Amino acid sequence: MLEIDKLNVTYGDEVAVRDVSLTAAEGEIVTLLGPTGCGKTTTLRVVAGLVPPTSGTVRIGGRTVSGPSVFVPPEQRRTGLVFQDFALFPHLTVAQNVGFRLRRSDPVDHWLEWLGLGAQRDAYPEELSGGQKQRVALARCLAHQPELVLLDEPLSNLDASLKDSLRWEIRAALKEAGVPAIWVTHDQSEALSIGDRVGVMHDGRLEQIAPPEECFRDPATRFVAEFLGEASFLAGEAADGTVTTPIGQAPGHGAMGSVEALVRPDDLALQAAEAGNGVVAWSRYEGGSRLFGVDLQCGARVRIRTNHEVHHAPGDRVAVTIAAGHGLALFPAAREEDPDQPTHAVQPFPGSGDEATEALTPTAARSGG
Ligand SMILES: Nc1ncnc2c1ncn2[C@@H]1O[C@H](COP(=O)(O)OP(=O)(O)OP(=O)(O)O)[C@@H](O)[C@H]1O
Repeated sequence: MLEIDKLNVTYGDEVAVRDVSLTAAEGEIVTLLGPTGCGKTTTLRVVAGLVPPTSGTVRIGGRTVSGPSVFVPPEQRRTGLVFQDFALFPHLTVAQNVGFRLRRSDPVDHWLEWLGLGAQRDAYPEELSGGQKQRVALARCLAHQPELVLLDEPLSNLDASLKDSLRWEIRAALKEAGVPAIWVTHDQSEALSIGDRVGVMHDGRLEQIAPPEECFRDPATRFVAEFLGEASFLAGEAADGTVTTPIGQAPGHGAMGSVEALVRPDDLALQAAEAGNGVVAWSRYEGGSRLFGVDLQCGARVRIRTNHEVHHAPGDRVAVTIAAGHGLALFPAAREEDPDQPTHAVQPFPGSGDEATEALTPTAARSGG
């Protein structure tokens, strides 16, 4: 088990990690997600013993490895590290890499077979594909029977097609080993699909740590809402578990009174309607689905995902309704006079060309509808 308690790290004047506490239970995979520079790698490096904390405690398997007047060096922490650049010894074969400094060969054989590397055991790293190299790195890590596995962007040097399959193989191998793991990534789909729990970091803080479904559906903060998936917001009034928005009512939870309701593209439905409440601004074909940007009469622009066979052209009038099968997450409406509460800006949508970038205040949104 890993326990991090009130961890702070500063580099000179720069605060990289602020008061982070988290745990990873036996066999649990915790993914740490966040934008570049948010402190994920620093947190991982502190746990590995590669960076000293400014304050706070790290315990692995109940033993304090970093804390006030305690510092256990990295090689005595029984942590296994998997890096994005594989870090294999080029002059050793696959089996020699995996068994490096091990007395017994059975864990080597076990993990080579388990990870489908039996046929490559006498090959050298340069003869392997990127995916095979990362499997060897993982086999080496697990063959040493670590108490904790730390993975730093393990898939970021691999092709997109390989990333998807290898993430499941790594997850299955970690589950087979039954060790806790911290997996750092900036890829939200990787974090949400692999993690038993996801920790979302922002500016050195852990803003939320929870099962992926909970982070996605009930984000603790507006940052988490916007960072995980595509988020649009509708101004509304909430009371007694129901939010009333310009496009209808829905169950809601979180803030009360004047709120902004989080709606994701699959929480909304649209259909052609001459007197509808919205106009299609853009449409994007995604293969199995189609994504629309729709300007609502109330002033908000929302994104709506439909089946790929649905067609609406920019300029088409449509009726937009709330179709969520769950309660909407509600955030206090941003007040224009409060400089610490940013008004919500519609996020630009990469590649759509004519996306809205204007700020939509709740006031503006309400006055329009
Ligand atoms: N060795 C260092 N010396 C000084 N500042 C550092 C050092 N390492 C990291 N930082 C700073 O600490 C902050 C957190 O960095 P960190 O690498 O932990 O973030 P990250 O979330 O892992 O980002 P990325 O995804 O880009 O790796 C950043 O502002 C970074 O510039």
